[in-house]
Amino acid sequence: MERIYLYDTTLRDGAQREGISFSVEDKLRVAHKLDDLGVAFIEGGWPGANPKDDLFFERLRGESFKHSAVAAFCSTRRPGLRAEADEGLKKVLAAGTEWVTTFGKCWDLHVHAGLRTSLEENLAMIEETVAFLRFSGRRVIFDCEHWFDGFAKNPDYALASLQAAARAGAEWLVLCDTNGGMLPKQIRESVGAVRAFCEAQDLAAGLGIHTHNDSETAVANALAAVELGARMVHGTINGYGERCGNANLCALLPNLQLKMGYELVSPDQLGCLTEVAHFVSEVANLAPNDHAAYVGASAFAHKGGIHVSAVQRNPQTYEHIVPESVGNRRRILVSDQAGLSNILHKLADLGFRFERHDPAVAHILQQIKQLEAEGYQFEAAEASFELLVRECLKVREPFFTLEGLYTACQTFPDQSVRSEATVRVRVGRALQHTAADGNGPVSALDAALRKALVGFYPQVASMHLVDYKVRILEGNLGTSALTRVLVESSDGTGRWTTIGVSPNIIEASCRAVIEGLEYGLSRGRR
Ligand SMILES: CC(=O)SCCNC(=O)CCNC(=O)[C@H](O)C(C)(C)COP(=O)(O)OP(=O)(O)OC[C@H]1O[C@@H](n2cnc3c(N)ncnc32)[C@H](O)[C@@H]1OP(=O)(O)O
Ligand SMILES: CC(=O)C(=O)O
Repeated sequence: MERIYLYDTTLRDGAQREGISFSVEDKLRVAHKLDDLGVAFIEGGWPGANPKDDLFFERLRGESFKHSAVAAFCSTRRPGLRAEADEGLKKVLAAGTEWVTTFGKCWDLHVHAGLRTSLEENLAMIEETVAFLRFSGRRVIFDCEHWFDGFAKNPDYALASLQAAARAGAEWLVLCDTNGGMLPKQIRESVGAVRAFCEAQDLAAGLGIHTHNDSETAVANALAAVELGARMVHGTINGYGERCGNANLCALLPNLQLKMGYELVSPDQLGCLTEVAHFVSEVANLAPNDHAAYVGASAFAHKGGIHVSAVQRNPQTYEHIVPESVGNRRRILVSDQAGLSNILHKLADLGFRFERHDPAVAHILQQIKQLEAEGYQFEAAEASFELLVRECLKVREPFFTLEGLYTACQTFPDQSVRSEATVRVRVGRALQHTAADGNGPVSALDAALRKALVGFYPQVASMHLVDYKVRILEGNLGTSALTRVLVESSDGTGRWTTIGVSPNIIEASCRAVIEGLEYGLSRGRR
């Protein structure tokens, strides 16, 4: 089977996504991760466009890569200039990469409206830029910007621009759906026509595809192009990119490798894909998309009882691939959509072995369904689920009991607000009465509880709240609405989430905080 070259543009087109700003250090870390993943090309940035990209290419000189070539990106020369005199091209050469990707206009609309030059001059810009880069010892990838729109509106001109790049020595002609408006049928027709043209004209360059996701078809379009002969595929990790993003490499790669049979990276490298996706979202400071295909936390999460029952008998019933082949894992969720199979699975995870028809299992399931009807959501609060299981099985440890709680908020003349909480907590026979303040009633309550408990359980000192989420259920009821609070806690070695539900936000928070502490103590004991 012919080789497909994976071309990652996370560091260039991905950086054009609203909300992303990579530092030079970030770019280097991502580049090495992509190299480990085994992509053939990494588009590192546009030398001359900004100081960070200049520095990135400077720093690159001291770095070595095992699998990837790093390409510098640039436009064709400016109209009316010689390529040798173009400052942008000088900077690209100074970056010192073996490969340069240059983009040129293939849609006559852009030549008139964007560049404001003649059609002939644009063809000269393309040909002279590629020739200059080749003369300067670079290998050239030509991005045919707006290829598909251009080909639809003025096919002769689009083909002439592509031919100009090929004639001057571009090794790859990458057809770009720059506006992301195409559907797979249009991609197929256009790529088929280009391929026939290249064969008829004896153009040696390989064909590539670069798609944007404005119609949610970027991945499908890239795959359609591969079916028709594209051998270089552009994309970004997590689909980051200008506007709605680029083709998502985290879907493209496994689709090409596991479904279409191309070997782009080794099975071990493919097994790192989920880690790479999370690493890049962490570096980009964006929350990972839990529902992303292949690499999302929910990609192999089974919630419906029917699904769980079948997956346990044969995973193929509800999984299109083996999750571990992309470094992901199966998860079983517990909710009011669960059946006995979900509960049995979770019980086994917690170390409890039960027969399917044991009344204890049905009792836990019935409790879950009842509490979810009252506003609880256990799939998001696995620690509270575990405490509920222990309660139902009568093995929940009574670390402490809250016998009283008082909170107050006070506003000061300088508009600042302080809160105070007083708690009465029983540990065995001892009764602790403590108070603490905080910047809100929940932090004051949390501080007062810890203060009461730390003498009995020193490990409480290492526990802290890391996240606090509130959701109002049935908001149409106004102040009588139910409040659901999720609290994430940590002890420095792990994190867990607990839940509280009540019409009173303090009570809901209190339940979640108490369960957070209780779970932390039981975790420490185990
Ligand atoms: C489809 C894509 O994603 S292409 C990549 C887009 N990415 C970016 O634009 C990010 C980096 N860009 C930048 O830092 C800046 O835009 C720069 C440094 C490239 C240019 O900055 P400026 O010189 O200030 O120009 P500005 O951004 O206002 O306008 C773009 C210029 O590029 C020209 N241009 C656009 N495409 C091309 C091309 N293929 N070949 C030559 N020139 C081009 C435009 O005609 C315009 O020049 P003009 O104002 O002289 O007519
Ligand atoms: C080159 C490029 O990023 C595009 O045409 O979308």
